Amino acid sequence: MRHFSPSTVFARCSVYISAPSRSRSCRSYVRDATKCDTVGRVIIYEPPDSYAGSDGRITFDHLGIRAEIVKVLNEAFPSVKHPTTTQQLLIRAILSNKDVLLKDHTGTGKSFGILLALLNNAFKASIHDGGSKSKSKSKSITSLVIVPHRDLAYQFIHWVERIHSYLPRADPIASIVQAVVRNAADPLPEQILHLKEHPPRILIGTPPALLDLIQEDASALIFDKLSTVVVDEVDYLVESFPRNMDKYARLKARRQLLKHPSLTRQILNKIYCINKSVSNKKSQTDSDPSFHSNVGLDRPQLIMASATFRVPLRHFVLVRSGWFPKSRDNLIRIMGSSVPDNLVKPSTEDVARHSLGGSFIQHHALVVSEDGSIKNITGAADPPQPEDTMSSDSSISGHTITVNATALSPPDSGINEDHMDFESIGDDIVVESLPFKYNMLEAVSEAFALDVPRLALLVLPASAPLRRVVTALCEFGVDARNLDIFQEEARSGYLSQETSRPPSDNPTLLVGTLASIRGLDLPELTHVFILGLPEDRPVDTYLHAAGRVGRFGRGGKVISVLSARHKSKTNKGKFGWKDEPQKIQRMFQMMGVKPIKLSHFL
Ligand SMILES: Nc1ncnc2c1ncn2[C@@H]1O[C@H](COP(=O)(O)OP(=O)(O)OP(=O)(O)O)[C@@H](O)[C@H]1O
Repeated sequence: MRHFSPSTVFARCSVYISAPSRSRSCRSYVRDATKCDTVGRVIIYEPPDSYAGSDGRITFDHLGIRAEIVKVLNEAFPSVKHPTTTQQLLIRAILSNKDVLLKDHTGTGKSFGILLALLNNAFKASIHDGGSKSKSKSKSITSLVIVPHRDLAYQFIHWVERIHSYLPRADPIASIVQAVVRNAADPLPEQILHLKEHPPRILIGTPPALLDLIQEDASALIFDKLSTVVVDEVDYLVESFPRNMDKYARLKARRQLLKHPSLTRQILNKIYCINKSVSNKKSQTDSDPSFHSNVGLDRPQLIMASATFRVPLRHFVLVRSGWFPKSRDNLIRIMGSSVPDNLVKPSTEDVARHSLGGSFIQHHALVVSEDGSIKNITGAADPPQPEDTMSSDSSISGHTITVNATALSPPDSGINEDHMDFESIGDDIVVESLPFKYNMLEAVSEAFALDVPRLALLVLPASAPLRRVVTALCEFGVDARNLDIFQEEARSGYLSQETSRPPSDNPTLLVGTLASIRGLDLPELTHVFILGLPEDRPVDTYLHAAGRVGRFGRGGKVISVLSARHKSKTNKGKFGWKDEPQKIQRMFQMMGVKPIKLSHFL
């Protein structure tokens, strides 16, 4: 088997430091970078030789991670030997107390890198305290991590648990990290009491739970003691407007936001003392130098990360939110490039090769007709030969996607408008008004049975009735389960497996929604099924769903299951044609993705 090394896969990152930031502190941060552009932005980062280990590659301890953590890291995570490029930049930035805006592909180790840096700081703080036992009363929460859903919070906890279990002399885990999520079995007053009596160094929480906590008892999370705030999956947690919105719509949306800011915005506004009426007046924020004065020097550093951290949101958080000091001296922007820097004019093939897991992921799209027949999308390329599958270019090179003319042409015949919104399954289960057709679930079951060796994930639209889908899939004989890492058993089962195990006689299909799969890392996962074309921000949503596989060279398949072109009711109550296959073709072209035939289907 070909040896895989993460640094060969991840494209180089660029660190952007805006012009005024060429201060002494930033120069020292980038002192080992070797190539800058004309305005002083570092475009190629090459650490000095002294940062390399005996094999000539950068090591975690040279980035500043404590020896005791580095020592056990590889035991806890056998595949983690060297930091990825993103982690090299990120960890050093966090340990140098910089603010960070980070955008890089899914599976480049962003969350893991953040966690390692926070863990490092937690250990440092614990040593400065003189040990947890003697001064437990003086301990406080110093790092706050805001994540979109509770499964991601538990994934962070799971990572710390694994590292902690190998540490010979460590404080109890609850004094290092805890999670707050809304949980009926653990009421808020009890969570608050526990946090106050045994505060962890790192608190990880979902926005609703954290806001409850802050509003219920401000002393449970003392902002003055915070040294780091992290917003993971920031584009999911902080809203922004598309650039092409017209002026009127933008004003309206802004007013709406003023009235109802997202929970994460409310939390950050509280931490960074932002006055609502001020922060939304652009003229004032831009012209009044005192505006940011409440963002003092000893404010907590702010780290924001996502694989899809688009320009409008970056603009909002930097220019309008008031969460960052106006002077950008302390800010590091890490933007993973989609192609290596040496490709001056990347071709579509180059982009495809270096994006979305590169050649490690195969993308498929199945089209399901009214009569239930399943076909590969028009223009899908033949699958690579088995001996080619591990070669770096095989799955994407040489194939060009062609949008089939018939898929684009107008309909020439009517279609039965009474399509199945009510379907009876077995004798007693009725799937009512699903946002997709019932035969699409049948197609998922079929492809799952034919292709999945052990573990797959089905991603549903955010509003889909999860339980009903799970029940329907079970009716087809699929071992379908609600994705719930919160359950202890699931945590150790799905999050832990690093080594490949033989195929199972009874593979499992985890079912989640677009809202609950963000950021999850399930090492055994080989297939992601996406039901329908995501309606809201389809490209970003596809990137996040697809990004659950192909992580760290593990490979994988992403299978979109779409209904064939059909008539459907529009928002205004009229009937129009819905053509998901055509839309996904366009989306694939935009992303430089080449769909490949799934062998079992025509
Ligand atoms: N340097 C490394 N080398 C090898 N594997 C790594 C490394 N860093 C992290 N991993 C593995 O990657 C997984 C975590 O990736 P992580 O979730 O941090 O990626 P991410 O960039 O945040 O992805 P996403 O954008 O989907 O949230 C962990 O399971 C860990 O084992």
